[in-house]
Amino acid sequence: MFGRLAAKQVPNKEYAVVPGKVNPDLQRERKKCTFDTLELTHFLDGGVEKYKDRKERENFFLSDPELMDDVPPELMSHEDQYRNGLKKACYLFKKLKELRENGGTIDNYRQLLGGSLGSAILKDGNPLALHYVMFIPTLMGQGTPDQCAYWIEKAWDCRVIGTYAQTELGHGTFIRGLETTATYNPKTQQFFLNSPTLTSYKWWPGGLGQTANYAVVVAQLYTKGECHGIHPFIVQLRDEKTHRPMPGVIVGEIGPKLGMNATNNGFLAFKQVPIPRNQMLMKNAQVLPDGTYVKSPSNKLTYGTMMFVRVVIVQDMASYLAKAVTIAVRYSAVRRQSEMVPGQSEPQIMDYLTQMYKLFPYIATVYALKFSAQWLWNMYNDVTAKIDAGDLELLPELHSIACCLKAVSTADTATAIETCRLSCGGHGYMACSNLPTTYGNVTAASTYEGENTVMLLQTARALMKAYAKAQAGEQLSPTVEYLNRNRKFRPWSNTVDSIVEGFKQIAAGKVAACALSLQRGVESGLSSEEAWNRASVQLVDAAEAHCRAFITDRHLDMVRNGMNELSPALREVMAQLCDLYCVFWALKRTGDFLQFCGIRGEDVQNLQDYQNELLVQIRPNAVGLVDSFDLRDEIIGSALGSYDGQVYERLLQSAMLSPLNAKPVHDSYGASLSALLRAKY
Ligand SMILES: CC(C)(COP(=O)(O)OP(=O)(O)OC[C@H]1O[C@@H](n2cnc3c(N)ncnc32)[C@H](O)[C@@H]1OP(=O)(O)O)[C@@H](O)C(=O)NCCC(=O)NCCSC(=O)CCCC(=O)O
Ligand SMILES: Cc1cc2nc3c(=O)[nH]c(=O)nc-3n(C[C@H](O)[C@H](O)[C@H](O)COP(=O)(O)OP(=O)(O)OC[C@H]3O[C@@H](n4cnc5c(N)ncnc54)[C@H](O)[C@@H]3O)c2cc1C
Repeated sequence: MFGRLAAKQVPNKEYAVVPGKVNPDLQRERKKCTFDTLELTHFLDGGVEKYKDRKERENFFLSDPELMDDVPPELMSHEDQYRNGLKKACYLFKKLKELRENGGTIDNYRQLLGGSLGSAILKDGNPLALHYVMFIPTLMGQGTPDQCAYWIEKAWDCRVIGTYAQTELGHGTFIRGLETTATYNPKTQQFFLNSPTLTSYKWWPGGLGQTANYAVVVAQLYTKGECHGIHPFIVQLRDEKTHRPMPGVIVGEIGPKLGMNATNNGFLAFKQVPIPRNQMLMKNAQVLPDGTYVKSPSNKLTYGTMMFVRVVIVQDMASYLAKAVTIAVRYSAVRRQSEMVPGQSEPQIMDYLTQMYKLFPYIATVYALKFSAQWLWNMYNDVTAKIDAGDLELLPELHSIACCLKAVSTADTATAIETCRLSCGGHGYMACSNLPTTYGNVTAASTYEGENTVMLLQTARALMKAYAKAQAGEQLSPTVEYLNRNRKFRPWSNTVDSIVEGFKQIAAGKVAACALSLQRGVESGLSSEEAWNRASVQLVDAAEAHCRAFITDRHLDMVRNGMNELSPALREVMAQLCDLYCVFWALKRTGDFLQFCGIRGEDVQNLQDYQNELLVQIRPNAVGLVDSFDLRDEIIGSALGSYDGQVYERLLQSAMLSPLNAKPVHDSYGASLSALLRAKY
């Protein structure tokens, strides 16, 4: 991946990367592993068949030189990043079409867009991502059968390229406050799209800048002089032949960002742009030819695509984290620094307990997130099937758990990747470590698809309702069953079961405390909204605690009940990781455990000892564990994390790619430095 150019330029030949040569420390680590890494890889893939499929798919894409970069994107201008990203994205989707003709599914597309395969090919974003992540899913989820028949085929074949244009300059979170209007005229049977203010400019949609020629635009629907709230419309933005913006369409790109610089995020405004009536997506609500409005069974169904993407994000976070932690663990096995015992040779940095503490809980987090994501994906599929059959009962439950898992998974992963970067010392700061780009991709997810605090407040809202139900002795849905007021909490014992139980007690305690704060607020004369705002720091905290209880419960349940077919050696390691995840978070929340679970100072000390013990137990398997993620070097994309551990050789090689090294004396010497050196002051 570091290009042909480089090999020529490494100053000393003996420091060049040697194919097939593996760092001896990594070799030793691999020998120490106590379990079969291939068995774990198969488990992660969901069986041998799926493993083979993945390998084949990776080979299909990653062995194609057209899809690999000669020059890393970070050395390109903003414009070239887009040019390069689009070229590869177009080529990639041609290949995807081939795959689809051989029976591929939407899953193939998703796998190409998340943290692994897709990020190997399009490291800093994909200008066609929104087409697949949101445009097509919105057509599928919100279109009538006729609309689906007409649009989906075109979209699959990339005869139209779309995006999802919802957020505006003035509003991203509060979508009821969007200002773009779609006004129906029964005489012409058209909607007219208009942007009445600067703050109504659409802002952010991926691929909107110069790529998409269509968009799902979310706008306030007006018919017969009345506003019916936000609805989705298919709007043509650019001419299908010339790609010039359509009359009345103002469109462009928003400029460089912290990351995702090839995604071509754009702005968009309309000056009374007409679209035919049948381009309002009408699966849920409709406007009849005479302008009569027919209501949706629930106005929240318009939010369906966001729900879908939130569910997918949790899976993507596990993939990004697997990549970051692989880089940091392999590097920590190769890197030697300081003297642990004076006079003795420098240890691998992974032998420092503090380093183990930085990394191993995040190996465990990959599993914790993966198991929760799997559960959420299954629930999403069950609930959407029920909704299609007219049963909306489980929608609030799905919304509530998707919101908090989206928030907690993105926030935890961003922290984890930054910790991985720091754990690599100075070299982690290099772009060629791939940790900065990976962080840039992941931290964006804390904001997009529902800002994290806002998402946690949505969960808190559901928790408050569940608490009221619990108090009234009503039946509770499974994820909040622990709020049941007749439930007997088990007393503390120094076990992982007790920790998982403890998280439920903490969540229940925090939920009850929030309810009390809200009640007190109202009793003191505040309106319910003011009381809500006054309690919102606590409410966010309660939602996070609820989510942690869910994640630990899922993780333990998988280790206890979902791994029966695994060998005892592997099961033991999986149990250690689950215990570590639970203990790590218990210690981060010691105050909560003291407050809500009746533990004592000596119990905290026991937890601390147990955490240390687990870190030491996991140490010999650390490299084996990250090897089991089975991420190809093209996916890792890092000088620090490749399978062979030729870290220093790759750092030097990648430095040689800098255009500043092309000539012995850079042009800027003549342009400015020489004058400074000769000046007499
Ligand atoms: C924050 C809310 C949820 C607030 O909505 P609201 O209509 O003002 O609601 P409210 O009066 O507070 O009442 C909430 C009520 O609406 C329900 N609800 C909210 N969302 C959903 C849902 N998805 N499914 C099912 N139910 C939903 C809630 O449960 C509440 O129900 P309740 O009143 O308690 O019975 C909403 O506005 C929202 O979702 N904002 C976030 C916007 C967002 O996610 N934008 C994404 C843009 S696309 C993007 O970022 C793409 C990036 C992708 C990439 O680059 O890869
Ligand atoms: C990389 C990237 C890609 C994106 N892609 C798309 C896309 O393709 N299509 C699209 O339509 N949009 C897209 N977005 C927009 C994204 O969905 C919004 O940025 C997001 O929903 C947050 O909205 P906002 O920016 O208005 O933040 P704001 O809502 O203004 O948030 C700012 C602060 O206000 C706080 N806040 C807001 N409301 C509340 C509240 N009710 N209670 C408490 N605190 C509150 C937040 O917690 C936050 O701290 C993208 C954004 C990014 C960063």
